[in-house]
Amino acid sequence: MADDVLWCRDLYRFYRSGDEETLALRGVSLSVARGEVVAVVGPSGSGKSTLLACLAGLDEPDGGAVTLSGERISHRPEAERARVRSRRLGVVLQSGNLITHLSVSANIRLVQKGTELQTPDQLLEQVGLRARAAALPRELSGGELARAGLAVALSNNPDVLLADEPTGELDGQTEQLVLDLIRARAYDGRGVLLVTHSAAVTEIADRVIALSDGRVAA
Ligand SMILES: Nc1ncnc2c1ncn2[C@@H]1O[C@H](COP(=O)(O)OP(=O)(O)OP(=O)(O)O)[C@@H](O)[C@H]1O
Repeated sequence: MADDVLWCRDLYRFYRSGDEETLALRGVSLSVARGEVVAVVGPSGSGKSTLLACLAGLDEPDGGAVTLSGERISHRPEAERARVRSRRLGVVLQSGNLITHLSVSANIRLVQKGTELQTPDQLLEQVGLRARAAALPRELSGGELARAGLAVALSNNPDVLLADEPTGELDGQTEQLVLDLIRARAYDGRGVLLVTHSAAVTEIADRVIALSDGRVAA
């Protein structure tokens, strides 16, 4: 559809270790429209992280296709995937998306690569972290780190925001703050896809997609 900023069709992903083969994705198709928040849920091992990595172009599906704002990201050389990512996509990973030896504002400048749309201070203001611009990631609390990760993911003004458990271990109040920020970014016209186990996260979603054993459950 014209308004879809994220689209995937028939995604397959196999993992082989020794004689063992795992079919982590078995024909997953989905789309996210501009302004929409979609939550992906499912039991441990159902394929959520694999799906997110394939959508982000961080992993290559064995079958199927992924497009971001109409631009294909799957089955292209890594340099081209990186170019599509840097223009179209913001990603918040559970492992953190900040470089540890750089300050929060230096992390933002690194993603922007000189094509600054908003200054680091403006971005940090929006997540309530302007006073912590010079801090290193290890000097931030869990809630501050989650907000800094979001500011970094948004610093290239992406069409699509992907996040793996964006509120991780946060307390209820901080979780709500981060979710309000994410919801507001969708109202700004982005498409958002969140992978989560949290009921609070699914509450802000327009649509919930359940994965089961590598498939979208009916
Ligand atoms: N690098 C890998 N090598 C082999 N198998 C893998 C690899 N990564 C994931 N798998 C397997 O693929 C399946 C899907 O894993 P995935 O991490 O995508 O699930 P998940 O839904 O994100 O789980 P969780 O909620 O526990 O994070 C699982 O059976 C997992 O063991």
